[in-house]
Amino acid sequence: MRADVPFVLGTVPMWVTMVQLLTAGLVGGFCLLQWIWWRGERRRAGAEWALVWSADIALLLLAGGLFAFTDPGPLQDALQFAHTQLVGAFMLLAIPATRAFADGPATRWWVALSSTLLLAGAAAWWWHPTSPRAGEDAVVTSVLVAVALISVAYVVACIGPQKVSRLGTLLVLAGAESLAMLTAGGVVQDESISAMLVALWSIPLGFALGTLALVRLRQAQRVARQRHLMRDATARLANAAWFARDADSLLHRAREEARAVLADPQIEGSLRPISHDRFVTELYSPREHTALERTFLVDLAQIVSAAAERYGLTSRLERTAYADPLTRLPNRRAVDKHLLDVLERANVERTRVSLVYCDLDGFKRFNDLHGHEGGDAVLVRVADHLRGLVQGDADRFVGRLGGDEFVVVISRAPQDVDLVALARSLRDGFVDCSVGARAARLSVGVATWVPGDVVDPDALMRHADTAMMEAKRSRSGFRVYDRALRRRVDAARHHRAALEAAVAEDHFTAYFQPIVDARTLEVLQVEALARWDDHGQLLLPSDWLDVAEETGLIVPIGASMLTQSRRALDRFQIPVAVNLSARQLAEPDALEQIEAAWGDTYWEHLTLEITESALVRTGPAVPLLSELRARGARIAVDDFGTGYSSLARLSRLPVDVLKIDRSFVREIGTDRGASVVRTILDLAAVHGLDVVAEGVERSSDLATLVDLGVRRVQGNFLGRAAATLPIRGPRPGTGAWHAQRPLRAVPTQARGPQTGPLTVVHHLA
Ligand SMILES: Nc1nc2c(ncn2[C@@H]2O[C@H](COP(=O)(O)OP(=O)(O)OP(=O)(O)O)[C@@H](O)[C@H]2O)c(=O)[nH]1
Repeated sequence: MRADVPFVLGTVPMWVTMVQLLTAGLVGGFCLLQWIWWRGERRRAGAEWALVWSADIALLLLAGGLFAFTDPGPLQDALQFAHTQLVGAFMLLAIPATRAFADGPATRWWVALSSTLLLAGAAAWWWHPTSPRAGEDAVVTSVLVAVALISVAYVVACIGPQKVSRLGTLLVLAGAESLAMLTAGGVVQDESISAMLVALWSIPLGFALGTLALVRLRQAQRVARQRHLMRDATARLANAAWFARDADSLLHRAREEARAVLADPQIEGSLRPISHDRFVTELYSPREHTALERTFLVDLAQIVSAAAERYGLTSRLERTAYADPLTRLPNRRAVDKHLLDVLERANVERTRVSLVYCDLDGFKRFNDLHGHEGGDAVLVRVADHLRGLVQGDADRFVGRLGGDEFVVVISRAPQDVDLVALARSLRDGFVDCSVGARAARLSVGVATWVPGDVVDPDALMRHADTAMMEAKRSRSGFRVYDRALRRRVDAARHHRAALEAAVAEDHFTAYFQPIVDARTLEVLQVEALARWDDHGQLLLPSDWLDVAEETGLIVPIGASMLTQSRRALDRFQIPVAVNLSARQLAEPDALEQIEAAWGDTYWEHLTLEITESALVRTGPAVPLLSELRARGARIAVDDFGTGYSSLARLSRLPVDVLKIDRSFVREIGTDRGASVVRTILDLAAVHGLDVVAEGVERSSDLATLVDLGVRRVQGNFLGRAAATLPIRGPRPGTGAWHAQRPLRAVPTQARGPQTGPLTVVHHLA
């Protein structure tokens, strides 16, 4: 009976059944774990077939174990049948599993043949349903043997020509052992031994497959850990790429990361430019690496290449952002940055830093004369000149601030005498006569930061600029910002602030100086003179006029004088003369401002005095003066004779009065002084202008002026400027005052040579 039915389950000791069930549980549980662990992921074919194979073994052992607990009958038959089929399936599965492990020949025909045989065996069992042991007959046995032979043949064909790994060897040996036990179970005559062998034959292969799965699990864990490390290293390098400044240091970092993660100290790296701003990076090692590791190295290399390209682009952008396109010198931003760096370093090293500020004189005019291109050419020559001066000296840095302004920053600056020599050589070294007749010159200012000063690049720049401005103003060509200049600048700043406050608080008062008839000494007119009431001290225009002109504060001061003069007209009932500055004339809405200050009536009692130099400078103001004149105001040329107005131009200017400057009146006793006054009188006669002599201080001067034919005079001898005037006539506010207005025009002979005394026709006179 045993010889006919070699693979049937038989009666075995309880411990064998326990071993069967325990192993079934172990292998089955392990399969379940693997399945749960893999869920949703694709695994290698070998691992998947190994799982199916293990599941088959677990079921096989389970069927065998349960068999021991059943009595003969349909259930036992079913278990027997299942066991037989699972044995068949085990044989069959050996074919695709071996192929998956060993990559052998195609399995299609092998599987078809084995499957057909197994189906035939199952059919044989089916056709003998009445016999409970029908499946155990020789047909089934033959089928199983045949399928086993086919599987063994495939395995031999598959792994025969190959070098088998240690795990593969373990599997082959375990498979051979299992097959040997199964074969022995069919051959051994002793029924109990045979049953034990049939019960336990699949255990060696089950354990081998379990070992294989465990090894795979460890491998997968190692790979997962390595992936994790690689991901971290890649992220670290990507972050570092944002902070690194150059590609070489980043490449070094990438190499260190790769060496640490792959535990390969032989890894090296290279970074090569392949075109403009394009790079290729390689990380390589003589050691063989897995595909995953190679991908990791490529990822690191790509980060380095991308960063190198970005650095190249950024540095190009920075070069553009920090360079002046015309002269290719560092621009203002670069100078600011450099100056701050240098000052901070000097603060630590306790060294001096000097800033040399250079500005072309009259460059605007140069541009106007020679065009922008001519101007550009000069700027480039200045840049070359300065560049030549600092070449090879690491402590000197030259830059262009903009327009015609250049600076040289000198770290570890020398002593003041050397700085003066440097400033002088900068000034004298650049005399550009290449375009036009007038040479372009540089004005140079030098300021120095010394240890202990506050680190303030703006202040240093301001001081150097101030020194340069002073050099320009004084026409000395160069100037060092020293204590004296600092004191002057501070004083000027305070003065300016006080002037601003005085204007805001309306501390300017009009004082009136009479202009009288030289013969009768009758007051014909008064001139409003501005006085600054500086906390009880009266300041004359000579104390503040320059600052007021420079700051533009002369505009509100002038407007205030007009307003006060208008009030004085009402109060004193006498024509007034008011000074008008060039700045006022240059205001875009000058006419509106004058109207707002004066009002729109009594223009005929207003004389506007403009200095000769202002008149020359403000040629475009001629239409404005004509407009004012059309309203009835008279225009007087103040300080006449001191400017350079061409006498021929006088006839074309809208002028009514010439005021002879006090310098000529002072010299009236001399032949030269008398002849100048005579010339002015002749000129005025030719052009039909009135004449007023200013600055009459002595009676002899008055007598001479009268002799020369001057009809109107003004000066301290004839009346000092005062806030009020002893004027004849009613006081404002009395009933008669309004009734008697307005004054009639003065003078009565507005044009033509002065043949008779000019008279003020005053209603009350
Ligand atoms: N050709 C040229 N001119 C420029 C450039 N940048 C600015 N400018 C002109 O340079 C002139 C600078 O004038 P300023 O320095 O203010 O005046 P300036 O005539 O030199 O007067 P001072 O400095 O008081 O002597 C302006 O007219 C600008 O229009 C440039 O790149 N090329």
